[in-house]
Amino acid sequence: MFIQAITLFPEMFESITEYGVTGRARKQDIWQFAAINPRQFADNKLGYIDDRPFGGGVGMVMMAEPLFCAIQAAKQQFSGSLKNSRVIYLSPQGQSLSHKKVLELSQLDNLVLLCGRYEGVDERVLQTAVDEEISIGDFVVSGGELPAMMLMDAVLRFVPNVLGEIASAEQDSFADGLLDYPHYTRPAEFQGMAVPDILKSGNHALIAEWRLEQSLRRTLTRRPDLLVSRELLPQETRLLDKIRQESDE
Ligand SMILES: Nc1nonc1C(=O)NCc1ccc(Cl)cc1
Repeated sequence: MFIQAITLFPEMFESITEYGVTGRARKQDIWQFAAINPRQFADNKLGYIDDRPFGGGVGMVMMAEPLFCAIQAAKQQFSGSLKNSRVIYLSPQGQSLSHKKVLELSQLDNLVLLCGRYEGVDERVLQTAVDEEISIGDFVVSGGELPAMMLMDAVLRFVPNVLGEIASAEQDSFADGLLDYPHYTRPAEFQGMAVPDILKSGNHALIAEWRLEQSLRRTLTRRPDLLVSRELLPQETRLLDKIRQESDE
């Protein structure tokens, strides 16, 4: 997968291209990255890429031309099939990012992420050169770069070989629509708190059931909304009934 970010702060992306599993996978050429700075497409000597908003108001708006040219430049770099590509703008006005959308994006050959700054970007760029707008949550941060990196990280976990065979994104909590179970490691006792005995039993079937029960228990108490639209397996229904009976007692 080839990911390009259109951004005024290319160096910010080093946190995902140089570190962790995503950094290692990029260095192994499992995925590729390029940053494009719209400032290089400013047609004035001073490199202006923002201007005052029509209609007045506080702050500045990113101008259409430099962004449009940057997106065109990104498209010229596409590898693989041009059809299998998407230009995404990160903003609170976008469709909320979901596990389903992450999976869909992980199938693409090319991804262009437009990262805004200031008060916004000229609407005509969004209308002509952006395929979809995505939000990572109902809050506002200072620019699109951190949201872009969060989207990249979530998507890259589903690109084959990024995680290697040990871990797998399919086992992530949201992969099966439930919250994660609690994790423990040595020492067996910490500040007087022991590790649940079942986890030291070596009985993998019982451990798997305990973990599923913990995931269901957490999901029921912290995010019951996730259970509304989720199809339950017979074992899950049985465990949920057991959990609900306990809380009724
Ligand atoms: N929430 C979010 N989900 O995706 N992006 C966000 C977000 O807050 N972006 C900040 C932002 C976006 C565009 C511009 Cl021009 C300026 C600042």
